[in-house]
Amino acid sequence: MGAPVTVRGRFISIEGGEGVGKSTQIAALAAFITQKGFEVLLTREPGGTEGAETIRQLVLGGSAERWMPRAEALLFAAARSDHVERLIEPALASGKWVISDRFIDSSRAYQGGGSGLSDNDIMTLHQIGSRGMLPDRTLILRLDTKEAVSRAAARDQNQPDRIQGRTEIFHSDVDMAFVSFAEREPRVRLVDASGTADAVTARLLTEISDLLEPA
Ligand SMILES: Nc1ncnc2c1ncn2[C@@H]1O[C@H](COP(=O)(O)OP(=O)(O)OP(=O)(O)O)[C@@H](O)[C@H]1O
Ligand SMILES: Cc1cn([C@H]2C[C@H](O)[C@@H](COP(=O)(O)O)O2)c(=O)[nH]c1=O
Repeated sequence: MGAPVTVRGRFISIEGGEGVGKSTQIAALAAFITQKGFEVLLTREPGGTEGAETIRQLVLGGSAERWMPRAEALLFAAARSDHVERLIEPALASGKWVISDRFIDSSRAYQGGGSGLSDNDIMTLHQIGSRGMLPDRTLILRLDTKEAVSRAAARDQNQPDRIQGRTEIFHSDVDMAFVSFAEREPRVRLVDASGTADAVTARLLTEISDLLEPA
């Protein structure tokens, strides 16, 4: 009799602009997947490991001018490298599902679409840092900007971090970049984030139903 086979877990990233409801929905998705009998690891970017959480403070704190776009992209890629190698890969290898609040598509949308770096440069950094690892499914929550800003402002009492506080044009470019990924890449799905939290969860579950089926 051979050794027991551990089936690799699934990797889902949740993306979108500020305040669209990612954290709220991740908790609901995790509860559903756990109920289906899978072990789920919840994590976030930038962050998830001690080193990456330290980079999070560096890159999201301080003045708006603290980092130029290329340095910012390198910091996100370094945080992601540690996150993938120390947390995400081992969890998937042990059969856990991993749900990450943001992943590589945030770098492509914010440092690419928003700050003007090329997708090629960002993916090159990702190849070096994380061997180009991509999620099995990426769910992008989309919400009218005014509603998202008002949700985030109510939650943060108008204390945005150095990226959240950027111009409306920046955030609109980020949103357009997210949409363009979904148009080109089947793993990426756009999900309407308006309405009640339960209604949004139902839409998200539709987009991962194939992953929950037995192989
Ligand atoms: N469907 C919803 N309807 C109304 N309010 C919501 C809904 N979903 C989340 N919220 C509220 O909106 C705020 C932002 O939600 P949440 O923190 O989940 O968003 P987020 O995308 O993780 O934000 P950020 O990117 O800034 O971390 C929270 O106060 C949350 O309770
Ligand atoms: C991973 C990643 C994140 N960002 C930005 C997006 C947000 O403004 C913050 C993270 O804050 P949140 O409240 O945890 O959503 O960081 C980015 O610009 N590039 C990235 O790769």
